[in-house]
This record gives sequence, structure tokens and C-alpha cells, in this order.
Amino acid sequence: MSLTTLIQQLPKAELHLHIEGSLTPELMWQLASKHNITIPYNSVAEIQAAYQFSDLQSFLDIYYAGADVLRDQDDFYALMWAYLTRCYEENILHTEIMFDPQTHTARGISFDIFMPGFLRAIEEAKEKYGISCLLIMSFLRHLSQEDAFTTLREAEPYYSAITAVGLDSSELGHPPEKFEQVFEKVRELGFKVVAHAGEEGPAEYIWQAINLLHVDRIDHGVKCQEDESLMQYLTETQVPLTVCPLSNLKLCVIDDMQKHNILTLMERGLLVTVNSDDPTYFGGFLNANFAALANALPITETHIKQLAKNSFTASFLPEDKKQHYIRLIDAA
Ligand SMILES: Nc1ncnc2[nH]cnc12
Ligand SMILES: [Zn+2]
Repeated sequence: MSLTTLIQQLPKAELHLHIEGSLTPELMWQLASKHNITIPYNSVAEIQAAYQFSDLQSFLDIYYAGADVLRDQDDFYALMWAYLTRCYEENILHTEIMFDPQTHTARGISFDIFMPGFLRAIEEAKEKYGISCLLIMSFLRHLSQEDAFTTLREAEPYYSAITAVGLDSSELGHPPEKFEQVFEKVRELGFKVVAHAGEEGPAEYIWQAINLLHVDRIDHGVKCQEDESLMQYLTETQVPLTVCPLSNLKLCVIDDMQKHNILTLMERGLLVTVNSDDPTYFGGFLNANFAALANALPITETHIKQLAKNSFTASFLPEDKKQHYIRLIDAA
């Protein structure tokens, strides 16, 4: 069996996906037209062509502007439904999806608009596709801790639909320590915790996410190699890293996929997973991320199976469900 076929056929979980980063140029165009919104592009092809980034911030500027076409409940439903349909096509059986409430509430769009849209699509995907989904509410770290507290309060009617709380957006200059108190509250409320750390920022930010926010997972974390004691810690504790190869390439974290450190991290015994981050902005969904690694690195069938197993091990699924999926992969 070719690696491409194996990648397609294996059951997989995706643990690092921003729903706003799965907005296709086609849906952006359609929603701009539906709501009479002027966007700075003359065609779907022009939208696609604008996706050239030099770093994280150059991407975030375009990504937040793109999200402005999402206005009513049906738009959020359509966005979520399109992603979950793609999961079905790629044999992603479980997904833990991040959403950025502040990107919407800052525009006057409340939880009561986007959450029912998301939840309707998730319910339908469970029924029609048999996919299981968890939601991760992420705070924007370029905003204040006070703003994060407000968002946490606004989310209250939807707590039962949210499994984890995360931290994303501009990393440099916004270290995890800025959000220590709000994450203390998040943990008291019983949520799991994740945080982007060590994407562009230093290994020190990963330590802060671990020691101050008490994260259950690190999003990205590829800069952990800067600190040997951190590498040892991550190996011993098996705190997972949700790595996003095409994202790292598109945002110039690496200049060549052949230089990606995911295999090195795996071989050192870290619990790493493959994810797509913002697939429509970075040139590929989950299977394309696996394929990009397989094309650039000396990856074997054993590595691919290990990465698929890791995706379930690192998930927030109950232990029996994790084991069920891992057995399926072992049998494949
Ligand atoms: N790669 C990324 N890093 C930080 N924040 C993000 N929000 C969406 N994608 C992100
Ligand atoms: Zn991300």
C-alpha cells in the first residue's frame, strides 16, 4: 500500500484546527456577496493568491479580516459543516475544534449567534458521518486578560458544550504568564487547558504554559528543541505537542519542509501529532499535512501509524474510546 493510501485510510483525530481558519475562499466570496460586504478581492482566485505570509502576524491580519464575512447563525453552520464534511472525506473520526469568540464578539456577534450554528453542524455530523467533536474556546492573547475574563463569563450558557480552553493569536510579546489568573479560573471550572506556545516564541513560553497555565497539551511547541531540559520533561511527562507542518512552512517558522523537526521529536520519544491549523490559508487539510511530511522526510509506514495513534492518545476522549481507535490502527 502506498503511503498516500495509508494516510487516507487510517482512522485519525485532528486536535489543532481553528474553525475560522477552515473558511474556504469560495465560502468567503459567497458570504461577502450574501451580506453585501466589500472585500479587497475581485475573485475567488484573488483571495487564494493573497495567501502569502512572511510570519504569524502577516497571516493573522488576513485571517481576522476574512472572518468578517461570518455574520449570522447559518454562516457559522456552513463553516462548521464544510469542515466536518472534509473530515468525513479524510477519515478523521474525531476532531477537537478551536474557535475564537473574541473575533466575533468584538464585531457585535454574540455567542448566541455562532454557538447554535456550530452545534447544529456538529450534531448533524455525529448523526450523518459518525464523527465525534469537542470544542476548544480560545482566547486571543493580543487582547487583555480582562477581555479573556469577560469572554469566559459570556460563554457560561455554553459551558456544557465546551471541553477545553486555549490561547492563540500573536505569540511574541504575549507570553502565557499574561493569562495566569484567567486560566486558574478556567481550571477551577473544570475545563481542559491548551495553549499555543513555541510556534514563533521561545522555549521559555512553553515552560510558562506548563508551569503557570498547567496545560494538558501544547499547540505547536516546535521550538522545544532549543532547551534540552524541556525536551527531557516533554519526553517524561508525555505532554502532547499538536504540530502543524504546512502552517510552519507557510508562516516561515521553517524555510523547507525537509528541515521540519517532527521526526526528531518523535524519535526522542515526545508525543507529537500532525494537524492542519488553518487549512484553507496554509494550503492543505490534514491528509495534505501528512503527505507533505512523507514527501520531505524519511517517513515510513510505522511513523504514519504511530502519528495516527498519537492523535487519539493525545485527545480528550475517554480511555476506552482511545483504545478502540488505536486497535483499529494496529489492525490496519
Ligand atoms: N497558527 C496560529 N498561531 C496562533 N494563533 C492562531 N490563530 C489561528 N491560527 C493561529
Ligand atoms: Zn493554531
